[in-house]
Amino acid sequence: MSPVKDFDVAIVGGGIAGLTLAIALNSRSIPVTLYEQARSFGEIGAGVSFSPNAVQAMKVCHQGIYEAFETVCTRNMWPSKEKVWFDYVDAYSDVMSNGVLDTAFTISSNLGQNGVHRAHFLDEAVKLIPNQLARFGKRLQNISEDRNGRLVMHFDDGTVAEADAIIGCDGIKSRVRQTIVGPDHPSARPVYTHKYAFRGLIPMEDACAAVGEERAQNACMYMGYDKHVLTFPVNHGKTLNLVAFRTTMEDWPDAQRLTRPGQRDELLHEFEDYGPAIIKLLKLIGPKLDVWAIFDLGYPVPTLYKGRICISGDAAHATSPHHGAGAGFCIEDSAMLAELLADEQVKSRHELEAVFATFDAERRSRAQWLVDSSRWIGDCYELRAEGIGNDFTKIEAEIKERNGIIANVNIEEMCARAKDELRKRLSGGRGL
Ligand SMILES: Cc1cc2nc3c(=O)[nH]c(=O)nc-3n(C[C@H](O)[C@H](O)[C@H](O)COP(=O)(O)OP(=O)(O)OC[C@H]3O[C@@H](n4cnc5c(N)ncnc54)[C@H](O)[C@@H]3O)c2cc1C
Repeated sequence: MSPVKDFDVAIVGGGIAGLTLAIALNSRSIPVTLYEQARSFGEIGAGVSFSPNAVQAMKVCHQGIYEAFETVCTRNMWPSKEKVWFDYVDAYSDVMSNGVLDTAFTISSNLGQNGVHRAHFLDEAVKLIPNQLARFGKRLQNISEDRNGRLVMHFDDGTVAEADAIIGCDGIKSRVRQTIVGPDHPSARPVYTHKYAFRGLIPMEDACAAVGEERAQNACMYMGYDKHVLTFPVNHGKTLNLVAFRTTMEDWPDAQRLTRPGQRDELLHEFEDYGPAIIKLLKLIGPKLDVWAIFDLGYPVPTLYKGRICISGDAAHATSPHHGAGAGFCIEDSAMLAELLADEQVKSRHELEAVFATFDAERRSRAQWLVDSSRWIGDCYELRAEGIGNDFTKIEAEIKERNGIIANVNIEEMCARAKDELRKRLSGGRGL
């Protein structure tokens, strides 16, 4: 355990990025307070899956996060599909074997598919930090610095709080990012990817009746022109998580609101050319649902920090969800920030800028690659990527190569390398 530090850290935002970072810092005896605008920690009732890099990062943050994940994690339900990430299916194919749509190709990973119900994962993770560490109902408006060099957070309830460092984990519309890059910089605002998604949870029994047990109980991606549907089991196999994506040329009506109310009939109309089994599945979603605009940080942030203010998670690199890796990268960020801040050479506020400069140097290009690659791979799933089209062999190759970049990493080594870089900076070998 590192000695108590002569500085304190404020985290703004209590989603996956903020919460995992708070747990990781607290467990390393780094004084930390988390400020969240909502009245409590909360996640939506949808699924999220984690790739092997994310699971490694959980362990670096805190073994308890990994255990929380294991407690709520649902894998493919068939032992023969243990290592399968997704079976990819041609949504228009009527080639069936034993009443199940044939697989076009399969993508595997050493951990297969790991789906968790977001709210359940969060409920488990929250148990790892003391209540008094979080302050709720605190919506950050802006940041100033007082005469003693303390950073002052101004919240919209009129209150203020101080810290030596502020880490913005405040999501895609991050206020902290705006503070760093300036409100008029193009990266201050997220960009519409011209895709939107319908999300639903379906009782597994009904899903099996629609598409058969093999498809419902194991992760599956149904590829179509300008659209795709993905499903994987969550809630220990009792529920099927479904996300149906659509590409559009139209703009999203209101960039302030990333969801709009939708109807199942709209979904059924947009996917009416899909095969009958998939249509049956879509009909199982409730009549009213939310439509999610897929925004990302398509205009890259030029830096992840300014002085002792830094951004992490979606605030730094919000991505479209097509690699299923955005949350995993949030946890990678938390692991690295925690390891850097815990370094024994980081003792006082004077070393904090070097920590954030190192984080920026080590994380920004990997994170930005994910944003770009996710857009590309989403188009591959929708048979519309340039030079790839509907050639399944090429699509498979693209997914394998890119998933490898995401998953075939050693997070402990990544953090160790970053610490070496930090020490070089601190010893004057690298400028800020
Ligand atoms: C449809 C979809 C599917 C996805 N599927 C996957 C997947 O399978 N696997 C995966 O790894 N990733 C997935 N992702 C990405 C993943 O959901 C995100 O990367 C991750 O949840 C971001 O976490 P975060 O903590 O950075 O941000 P958020 O979850 O957005 O949390 C930000 C927090 O900050 C708070 N906040 C915001 N502003 C302020 C303020 N001014 N003051 C105080 N608090 C504030 C918010 O209330 C919120 O609690 C998916 C995303 C989408 C849209």
